[in-house]
Amino acid sequence: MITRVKICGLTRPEDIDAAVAAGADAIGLVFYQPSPRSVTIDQAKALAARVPAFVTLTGLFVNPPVDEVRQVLDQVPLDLLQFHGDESPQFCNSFGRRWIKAVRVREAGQIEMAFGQYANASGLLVDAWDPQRYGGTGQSFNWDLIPKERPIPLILAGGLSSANVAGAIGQVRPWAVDVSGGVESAKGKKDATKLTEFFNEVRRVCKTD
Ligand SMILES: O=C(O)c1ccccc1NCC(=O)[C@H](O)[C@H](O)COP(=O)(O)O
Repeated sequence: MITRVKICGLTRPEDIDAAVAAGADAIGLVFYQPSPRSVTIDQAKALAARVPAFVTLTGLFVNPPVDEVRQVLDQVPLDLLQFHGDESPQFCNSFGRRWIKAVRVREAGQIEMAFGQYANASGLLVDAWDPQRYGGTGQSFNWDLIPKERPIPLILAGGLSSANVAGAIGQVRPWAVDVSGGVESAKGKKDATKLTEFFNEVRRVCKTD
């Protein structure tokens, strides 16, 4: 089994290089100003220029105005949109791009419902629920709430690090994992050593499978 890896919330060119060198399948740029990992369009253009072929450049939004997404799409060569707020399926579908939807998991049955609601998504990202923050919380949630039946790819996020990613993959068997805080030295600053350790753990568990 192979588990893909998305590294989210990069803000520095050297972190793009480190994530790509470590083996990232996808890179996430945050277009949500309250986040300490938020980037401007100009920053995003410079970061995007360092992302090579076959690495999926993902733009993350939280309840954005339509015009804001269009403005980013006009200027930044995103491969995938990630909606991390309370966006409707109609909204997510309206940009003519591939997209994934994040669900912040709080209770049983929520993920099953989201699979039905967001059936056109290219993947469903499951993350921890927090009363104050939409994501990037560094918290994990109860993985027993994740169903085994998955009509579209499931991406596991929330509080992952080199310490728990192997166990997470073994238990949940996700299509991909998504990490931000667990590979950082400070918010928005990725740590090359933590990135390497994270990928080593993913490879170790995938090899033994
Ligand atoms: O990273 C943020 O600051 C953020 C803010 C608002 C919505 C989503 C955000 N990040 C989303 C991600 O994709 C993170 O990788 C995911 O939430 C996991 O974060 P972490 O628990 O720090 O690994």
